[in-house]
Amino acid sequence: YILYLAARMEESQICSRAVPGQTKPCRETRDGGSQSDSRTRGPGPRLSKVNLFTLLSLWMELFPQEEAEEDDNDQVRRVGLVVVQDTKVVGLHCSGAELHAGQTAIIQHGARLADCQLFFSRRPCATCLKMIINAGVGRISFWPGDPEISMLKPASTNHSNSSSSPQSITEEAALDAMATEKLKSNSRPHICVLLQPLAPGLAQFVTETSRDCDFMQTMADDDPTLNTEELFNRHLKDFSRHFLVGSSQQHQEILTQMGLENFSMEPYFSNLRNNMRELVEVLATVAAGVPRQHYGFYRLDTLAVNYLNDLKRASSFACYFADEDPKVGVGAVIWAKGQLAGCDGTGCLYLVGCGYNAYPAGSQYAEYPQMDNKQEDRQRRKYRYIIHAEQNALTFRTRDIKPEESTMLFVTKCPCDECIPLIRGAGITHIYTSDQDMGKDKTDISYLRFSSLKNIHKFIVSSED
Ligand SMILES: O=c1ccn([C@H]2C[C@H](O)[C@@H](COP(=O)(O)OP(=O)(O)OP(=O)(O)O)O2)c(=O)[nH]1
Repeated sequence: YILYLAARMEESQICSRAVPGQTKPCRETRDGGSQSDSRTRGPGPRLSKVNLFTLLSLWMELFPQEEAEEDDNDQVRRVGLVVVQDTKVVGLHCSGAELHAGQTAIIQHGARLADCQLFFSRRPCATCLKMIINAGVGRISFWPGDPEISMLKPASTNHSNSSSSPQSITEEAALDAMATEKLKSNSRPHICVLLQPLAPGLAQFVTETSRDCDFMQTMADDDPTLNTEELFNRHLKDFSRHFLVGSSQQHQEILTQMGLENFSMEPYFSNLRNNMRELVEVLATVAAGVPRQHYGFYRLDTLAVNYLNDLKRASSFACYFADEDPKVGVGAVIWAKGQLAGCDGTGCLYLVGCGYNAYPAGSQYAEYPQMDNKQEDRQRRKYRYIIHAEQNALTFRTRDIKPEESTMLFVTKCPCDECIPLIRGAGITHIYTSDQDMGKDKTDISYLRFSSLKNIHKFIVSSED
């Protein structure tokens, strides 16, 4: 899912804050992104990085757990967290059995967090926030729904009860809200809500290129009994229940309790709810693309089998979401299986890096050739300039690849001959990919070496069927 979304970013306003009272977000920092330079514009509307990281945090909240699923009566809600450094994702975390996502980030990144921005799927609790502030994190953003210490309990056990009153906020939640506010007002880092309206046309674009289009058609071909519209609606309902506060009144009360009174007033409240609803719709659209349980995440024992089935769809979606390469979007994610399980909600799996194909960091739009191999003048072809998805994932990885651990590369297109030695040299042990272009030689880019690659486990999904 990182791939689906990451390959499509708009001119980014990473530090734009959705501040009530300002019609336009204030731009504070120039986006120095390498993989999607802010000056790069491909065709069509794109997802902003702020929204991308927000969506990824929501997605991480859904990471399947080894233990029993979340207990609705537990007041501490599971949280997803995306750690971003210089506009690159350096950590994907979620709450586990013992540790909250924020605590996991502290354990895994330590003082390196000082250079990072954190995107939470809920406002983190005071226990996490104090450590994060202490680590010197520069900016903390959270999804403005129900916080980590739920304010909807115990009244929300009945989800249809839309008129839950504020007295449903427990003492625990009220104390946490007060402590969080105090930490927020005394702290140096910005703690804020970063949401941006979808770029004009993006919602329609997502609908047209996925729900209503050949992407969903592919799924329907695979399983003629599948009702894709029904599937989307089911996801939308699940996600709305999970990420949106049922009634406006309840939502306004929660915002007020969280010290976000401004957001609870009109017209800001309606705008906020609308932005949240739109993003949840995008999420549901992507989720509907993988109609399996666990929203595309798999536990290690079933990882290989299930991921293979979904890679085909991943690659077709990546194409729709092509960004810098005018023709094809490729995404790569590297996960490793660590020795120790249990710290993170992701179990023993941890993110090593992710990336997609793009022109070199900091380049201007159209600075480099964009033509493909149909262009007779080889000087005008793109291949000598584009950094491949695997190359970006390896270059901007956040951890070392350890020989004693299994390290899995997921890439939506067969790795080319330029990438194979890099993948082998880096110590990747498993490759999950598609057979797209496998065995082809296109002069400036070829895919011959993958087939004879030895000592790496290969899992290949056919792009044909
Ligand atoms: O291992 C790889 C191989 C390629 N790419 C990217 C680089 C480039 O942006 C694009 C090249 O795709 P392709 O080989 O399909 O060439 P094309 O010219 O875009 O399309 P085609 O020749 O299939 O019409 O894919 C990767 O990210 N990783």
